[in-house]
Amino acid sequence: MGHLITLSTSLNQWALDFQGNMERILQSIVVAKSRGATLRVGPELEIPGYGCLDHFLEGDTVLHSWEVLAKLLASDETQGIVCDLGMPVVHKNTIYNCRVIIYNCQILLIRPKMWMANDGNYRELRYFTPWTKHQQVEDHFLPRIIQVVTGQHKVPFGDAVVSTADTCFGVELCEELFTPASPHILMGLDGVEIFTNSSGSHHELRKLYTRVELIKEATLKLGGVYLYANQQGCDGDRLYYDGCAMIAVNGRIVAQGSQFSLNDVEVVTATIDIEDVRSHRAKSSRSMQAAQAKNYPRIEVPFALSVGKFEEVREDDMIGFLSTKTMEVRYHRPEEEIALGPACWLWDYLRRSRTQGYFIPLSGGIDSCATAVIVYSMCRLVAEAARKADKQVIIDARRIAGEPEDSGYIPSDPREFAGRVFHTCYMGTENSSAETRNRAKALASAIGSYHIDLNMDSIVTAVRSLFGFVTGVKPEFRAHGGSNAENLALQNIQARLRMVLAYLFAQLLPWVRGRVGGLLVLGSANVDESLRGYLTKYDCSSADINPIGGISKTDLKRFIAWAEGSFDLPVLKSFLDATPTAELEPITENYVQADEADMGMTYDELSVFGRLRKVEKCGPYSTFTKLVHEWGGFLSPLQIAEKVKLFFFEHARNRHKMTTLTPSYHAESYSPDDNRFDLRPFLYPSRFPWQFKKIDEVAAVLPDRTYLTTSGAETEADKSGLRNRSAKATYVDIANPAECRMPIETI
Ligand SMILES: Nc1ncnc2c1ncn2[C@@H]1O[C@H](COP(=O)(O)OP(=O)(O)OC[C@H]2O[C@@H]([n+]3cccc(C(=O)O)c3)[C@H](O)[C@@H]2O)[C@@H](O)[C@H]1O
Ligand SMILES: Nc1ncnc2c1ncn2[C@@H]1O[C@H](COP(=O)(O)OP(=O)(O)OP(=O)(O)O)[C@@H](O)[C@H]1O
Ligand SMILES: NC(=O)CC[C@H](N)C(=O)O
Repeated sequence: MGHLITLSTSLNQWALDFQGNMERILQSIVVAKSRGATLRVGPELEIPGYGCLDHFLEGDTVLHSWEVLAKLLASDETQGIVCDLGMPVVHKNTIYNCRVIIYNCQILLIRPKMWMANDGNYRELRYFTPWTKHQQVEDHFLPRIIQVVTGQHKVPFGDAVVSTADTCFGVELCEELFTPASPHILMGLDGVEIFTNSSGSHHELRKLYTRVELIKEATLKLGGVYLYANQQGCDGDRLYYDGCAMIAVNGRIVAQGSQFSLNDVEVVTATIDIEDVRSHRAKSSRSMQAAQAKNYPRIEVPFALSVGKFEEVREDDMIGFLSTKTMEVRYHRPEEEIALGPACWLWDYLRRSRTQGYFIPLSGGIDSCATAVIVYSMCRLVAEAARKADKQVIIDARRIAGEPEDSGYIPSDPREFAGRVFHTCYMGTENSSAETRNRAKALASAIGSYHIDLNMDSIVTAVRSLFGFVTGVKPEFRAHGGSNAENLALQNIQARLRMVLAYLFAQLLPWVRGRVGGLLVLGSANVDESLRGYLTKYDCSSADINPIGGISKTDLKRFIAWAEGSFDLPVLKSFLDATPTAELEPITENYVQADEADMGMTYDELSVFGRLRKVEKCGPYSTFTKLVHEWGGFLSPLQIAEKVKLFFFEHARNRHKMTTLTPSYHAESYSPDDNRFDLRPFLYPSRFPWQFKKIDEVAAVLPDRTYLTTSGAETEADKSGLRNRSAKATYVDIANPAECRMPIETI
């Protein structure tokens, strides 16, 4: 036998919160020891927090990290257990993203990251240099604050592995797992049996599958134990790190932590038999490759991680000798991911910003409804944690709810807690309908929010009159004979005034309720609307934070349908059945404003454009050619060309709005956010004459492959449901101004 208890952690670290981060690290080590673990692995850069971003370039961040490490080395808690810790280290004037392996007040090895995460939200190359001297080590001369604690003057720094009396372990750092030539392959062939992976990996809908597959695959062919640790929570910006610490053995997951939780510290443990790795590796073909493997520098240490084969075993130790069984990996449905990820993020944001709650303008439409249900989901998580007597959650909840620390208040009822921290407001005008007003009210009542229902016509009229008084002309709605420009301006006044009111109420509602502090204003523009620019700049789309800004309308609708049953909120059905409308124009006998008709495309189509634009990095022409393949069964090349041109025109001319998008929870592999993610210009030649001409030329000669039948026979497109999906749109022919609500030629 060679059994050992291993342990991975999820820590809710916060960028630059050195004190809190250290306490959470220590707590995880205390738990690790109480479970008999001999090896503890923590998240990437756990000492300063992963999301310090440009602060990694400051000497202070490195200094304070060493200070924390000195305290950890000197602490009683870290004695008798190998701890794999993360921090930035400056080696020969160059900053590296490192793991520091410590044992009994000694640094065994500093292992710098070799392959950096540098796509999407990740910009590690901006702060760190990759270690390129593979399978080599150098001396690292320690700062004096460490020397006095460990008595060491220098320690090995580089790509080495640690050889204990019983096994050998090596480090793989987050992105290194995602690369085609991952270090675990060479380490495994060279006899490394345990791999640690410390990650700063963020949540995206449906991403866990990739991570789990990579972890399983890492040890399936190769054999080995994989210890995956990750940060969890909002550590200071748009990302939510989704924990899910895991332990895998020979391609099987044996332990998995939560993906979404309000826990500050979570550990997963597993009892492993190293002999299982050895027998898995006893294959001739693997041995042939292993025999040729290049030797890793080994840091030799005299202690063992496991209880040896020949050691005497006490009866009460026997439990540790039962290897942990394979488990079924738990995946959340995307709807649940929407309910839980942004809810945990909102909780961290609320407690860490030390504000008193949230405020949202509630329109009776899907988007603000989804945002409100996510806040309700946050209240449910708080209530669940409070019922389990989670001390930190109760302390935070009391402070946020304005209760004294020793009040005895337990937020165990989500609706009651929502009534204290969540504020909703319907802001009606003469264009609002009784349906939207009632829906907003019914939702507020179902989730328990503190709801206000107001009419704002007096201020809309005041602004309109002021304009008339100053200029001598009064703008009119199109329904009353006004031009497109007048019509738009009158809509935008209403929308923008709502934003002004939102901030007023958010600032003063706690005061009205006899409390101190202010509320955070939530925005609720979804990713599709932002991409298309279908929003008024600086209206309610401008807020403090937005939990749904990275989520598509299609996913939000699925989420609401799921929440109707799972959260027991029957009122949600009425939101699903309603046609999305802005209610900014007068309703007349033959005109009701409807978003999809207004935009000239469906939300489903917008999601496709979003994917092609961001994920597949397609310009207008390649979007067109891809869509001819995707949609060619039910739309002619000419129809597709018109849609592509309309999308790119609207996207380009509205891109300036994306420079002011409210910081949003990053939930997809693309985001229109100009400040962090989508680094593109915002002044475009939006009629794209060169690109559109090429699309027109190709569309004109491509055969029409639509199988539209007049006989009513079912076509391939019907069978796949694609035609229905597309047919929901009111297609706008941008070459035909009469059909277009905002013809390009006139803008
Ligand atoms: N290139 C450029 N760079 C920087 N800024 C630029 C700009 N071009 C215009 N601007 C500025 O932007 C302004 C125009 O933008 P903005 O004021 O937002 O107005 P605009 O985009 O013209 O109109 C708002 C649009 O959003 C729709 N909307 C509004 C509210 C709710 C809903 C809904 O149902 O969800 C839809 C509405 O139907 C309309 O299509 C200009 O007046 C100018 O100040
Ligand atoms: N009558 C209203 N009362 C309160 N807030 C409103 C009202 N109308 C709009 N808002 C706010 O402005 C945001 C944008 O309004 P818009 O009409 O564009 O709706 P939307 O983006 O389709 O969202 P929703 O689906 O929530 O209506 C809404 O999400 C909401 O926060
Ligand atoms: N911190 C990292 O190396 C992140 C790596 C990886 N792309 C992820 O999202 O998990």
